[in-house]
Amino acid sequence: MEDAGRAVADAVSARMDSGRVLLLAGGGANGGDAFVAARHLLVRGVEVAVLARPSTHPLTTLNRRRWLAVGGNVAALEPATLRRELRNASVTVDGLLGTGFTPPLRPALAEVTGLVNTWRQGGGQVVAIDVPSGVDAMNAHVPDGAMHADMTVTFMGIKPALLFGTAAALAGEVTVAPLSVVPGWVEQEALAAWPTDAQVGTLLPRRHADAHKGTAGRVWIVGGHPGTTGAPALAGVGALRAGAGLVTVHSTAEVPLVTAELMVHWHTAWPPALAQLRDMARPDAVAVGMGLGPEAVAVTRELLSWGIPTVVDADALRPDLAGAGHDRVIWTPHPGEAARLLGRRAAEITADPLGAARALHDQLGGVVVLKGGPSVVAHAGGLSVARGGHPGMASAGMGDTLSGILAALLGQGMSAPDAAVAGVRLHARAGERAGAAHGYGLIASDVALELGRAWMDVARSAPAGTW
Ligand SMILES: NC(=O)C1=CN([C@@H]2O[C@H](COP(=O)(O)OP(=O)(O)OC[C@H]3O[C@@H](n4cnc5c(N)ncnc54)[C@H](OP(=O)(O)O)[C@@H]3O)[C@@H](O)[C@H]2O)[C@@H](O)CC1
Ligand SMILES: Nc1ncnc2c1ncn2[C@@H]1O[C@H](COP(=O)(O)OP(=O)(O)O)[C@@H](O)[C@H]1O
Repeated sequence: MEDAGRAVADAVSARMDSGRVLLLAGGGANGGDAFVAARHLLVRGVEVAVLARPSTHPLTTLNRRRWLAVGGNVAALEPATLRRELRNASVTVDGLLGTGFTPPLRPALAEVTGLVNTWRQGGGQVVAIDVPSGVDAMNAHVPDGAMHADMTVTFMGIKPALLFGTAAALAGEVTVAPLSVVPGWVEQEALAAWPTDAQVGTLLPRRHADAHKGTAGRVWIVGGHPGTTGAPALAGVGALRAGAGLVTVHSTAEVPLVTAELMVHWHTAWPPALAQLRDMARPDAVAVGMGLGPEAVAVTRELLSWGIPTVVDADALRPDLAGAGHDRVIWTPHPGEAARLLGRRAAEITADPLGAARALHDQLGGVVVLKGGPSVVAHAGGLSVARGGHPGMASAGMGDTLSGILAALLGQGMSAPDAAVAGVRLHARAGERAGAAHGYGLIASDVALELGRAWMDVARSAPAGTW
């Protein structure tokens, strides 16, 4: 609690030039963190006020006494007192509720969060301790009445609500403060990895000077159907821009030749096409399903039986294929497809993306990429959440591009878990770059164009000598 409260005080000091800090302390340990923060701010010369709920929590009552011992004052957290204190405050620290909150928010606290939210709309700043009050740390959906923060100082590891959905939007800028624990404890206890670019950069393959197009990954894209012919084309461009040496689209539809570097092989129908493909030299990786239409399951079942690295996307994401995969398969559902696979509602998927990704992995095996802002990777070694991305990426064709990227990385020899972790980050990084250039009117082709630069950004973040 001492480390936690000090980290909050550090964050508040860094955020404000001058003015008064109002700390709100709840009855649990979250309130204890607020008392510790108040003490550290006071001894640094900051003007501080504390309003608190009654508490019986031993560490919170201890830190309340320590606060009083350094000359601090506490008043009861009542609406009238809060209104008065808010008028004088520049920053409010929300230590009302943390991970011990169980929805719904009770009326007495809902009145408090309502007053603070209104004050914030008038220009005040809110720093939340661990999670904004009224946000369930494990759920990405926000119940009514939650606090809206400009910044959240969370401890040790990031909580799911700070990463996903509407809850993440309430957290503002998130900082993770380390606490004094034995080395390795955080990694062991974490629900999911959250790799930095320095970590992702070490996974990326290097192209050697003697490489040629046949050694840089031969990728097949299998997809397209009348009306959805763009999907495999976008996947093909994604694969090329992620470094694949040779990319061929196989389709029974007339796929547009969006770039001359892409080879497009038109087939009359799938049964004879599969017979022909079976006799050809196998590619290093394949991506299947993008716009593939009604025959997606049959076509994918055949490709999966080859045992080569395979990305399964879009129309091929059907429960019928559970059990047909293998270790080198990456399944890439968005929440709607995930709901179809699991027989749940999409809202259940978006409320708990980590749980949903785990359930999909149990069902499908291999590696699962549950797409979203951000995407979650589930593999036999655990869960990993991608950093970054851009809201402009919520547009058609972005997932097709990702499938091509993943196939390109598999084709360059990466393992399925590494390809998935690196692929979602490269895609997100390219989205950030494209978002900076184009704002919110992003299209998938803009993102594909940024992939080479995104690759270099991530690769250069790796420690010297690894890239
Ligand atoms: N664990 C660690 O290692 C560390 C943990 N740390 C800190 O501890 C925090 C967790 O503390 P915690 O478990 O004491 O719970 P916390 O969030 O303060 O809330 C409990 C209070 O909430 C109340 N309450 C609940 N639901 C409610 C509702 N719907 N509406 C209204 N009230 C509701 C409940 O009331 P009761 O049900 O008892 O009446 C009780 O008073 C964590 O977020 C972090 O800040 C750090 O110090 C670092 C080390
Ligand atoms: N708000 C967002 N922030 C970051 N990435 C996003 C966001 N919205 C969508 N994406 C990304 O865009 C892609 C959308 O995929 P998908 O829905 O399958 O698109 P499509 O089927 O049209 O190709 C996913 O990779 C997802 O992670």
